[in-house]
Amino acid sequence: MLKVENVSFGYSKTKILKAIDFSVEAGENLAIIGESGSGKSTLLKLIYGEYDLKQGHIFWKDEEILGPKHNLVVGYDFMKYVTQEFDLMPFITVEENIGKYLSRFYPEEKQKRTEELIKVVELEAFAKTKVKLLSGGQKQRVAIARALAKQPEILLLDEPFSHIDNFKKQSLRRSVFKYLKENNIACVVATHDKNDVLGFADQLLVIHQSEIIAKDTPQHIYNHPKLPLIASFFSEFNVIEPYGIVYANQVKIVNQSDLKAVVKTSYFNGNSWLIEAEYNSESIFIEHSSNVNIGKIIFIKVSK
Ligand SMILES: Nc1ncnc2c1ncn2[C@@H]1O[C@H](COP(=O)(O)OP(=O)(O)OP(=O)(O)O)[C@@H](O)[C@H]1O
Repeated sequence: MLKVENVSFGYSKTKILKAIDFSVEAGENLAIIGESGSGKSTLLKLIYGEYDLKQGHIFWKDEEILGPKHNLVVGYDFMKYVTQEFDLMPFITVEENIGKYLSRFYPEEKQKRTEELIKVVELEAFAKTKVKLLSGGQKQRVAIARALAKQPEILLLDEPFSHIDNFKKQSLRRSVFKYLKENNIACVVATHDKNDVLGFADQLLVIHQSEIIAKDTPQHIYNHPKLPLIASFFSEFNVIEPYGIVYANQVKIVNQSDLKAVVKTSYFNGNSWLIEAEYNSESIFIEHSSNVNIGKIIFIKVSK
C-alpha cells in the first residue's frame, strides 16, 4: 500500500502542497485533478522520491520513500514514473527502448514480454521504428510500455494520454488500465481529462490551493461537487438558486414552468446541443436533444 502521510512541500518558502494525506492499495487506481500549477506533478515527484521531504512521510508497504539526500540514484525498482517529457532513447527502435531494461540472458522471454507490451500500447506497426521518427503521442505510448516492462508494483502517470489523438485515446486507455488491474499494479494518475477518471479511477483526489479539498470515488465527487471548480472538471454547469450546482444535463426545457429563459446561442455537441440562455440576467447552459432558435423564450426545469 502507498501511504502519503501529512506531506507539505514547497520549492521555496511558499508551500505548494499542505498536509497531503491519502493511501492507495495494491492494484488500485487513484486519479489526481486540480488546476494547472496546483501541484499534481510535484506530488508525483515526491512519491517517486525526487525531493527530500521536510514534513511528512511517504511509504510503499513498509519502505519509506526517501529523497536524493538518502539515495544516490533517484527512484525504486518497484515504482515507475512516466513524466510529461517521456525521456526515451531517440536513436534506437521502439522495441529496443522497451526491452532495454529486460534481461538479455533470456532472449525469448524478453522478446515475448516486449511484444506483449507493444500490444498493450497498440504500437505493433511501429515496433521496428526508431523513436526519433515517432510523433509525440506515439512516444508517449512507448514511455508507458517501457515503464511497465519490469512489472512495477506501482506506476505514476503524469497526464498519460495527453498527446494521443482522439481516435486512439479511448481504446488505449482501456487497454492500459485493464493491464494494470489484471497485474495488480497500483497507479496514481495526474490528469486534466475527465475520461481518465470516470470509469477507471477507484478514488479521486482534488487539489486546490495546496490542499486536498475532496477525496472520494469519482461517482460521489461527480454527483456531489462541493465547488464550481470541481463541477467544471466534469461538464458544463450552472449555479441556480435554490438548487446549487447543476450540470447542464440536469436542466430540461419543458412546456411550462416558473423558470423562464431566453436562448442566446446553441452549440452542436455531437449527440446533443448545448443551449446557452439568459436566466435572471445571467447565462445558463442546458443540454438539449435539438437546436433551439436564438431569441426563443423557453421554460426550464431542474432535475437533480
Ligand atoms: N522545479 C521547480 N522549481 C520551482 N518551482 C516549481 C518547480 N516545478 C514546479 N514548480 C512550481 O510549483 C507549482 C506546481 O507545479 P506542478 O508542475 O506540480 O503543477 P501541476 O498541477 O502538475 O500543473 P500542470 O497541470 O500544468 O502540469 C507551480 O507554481 C510551478 O511553477
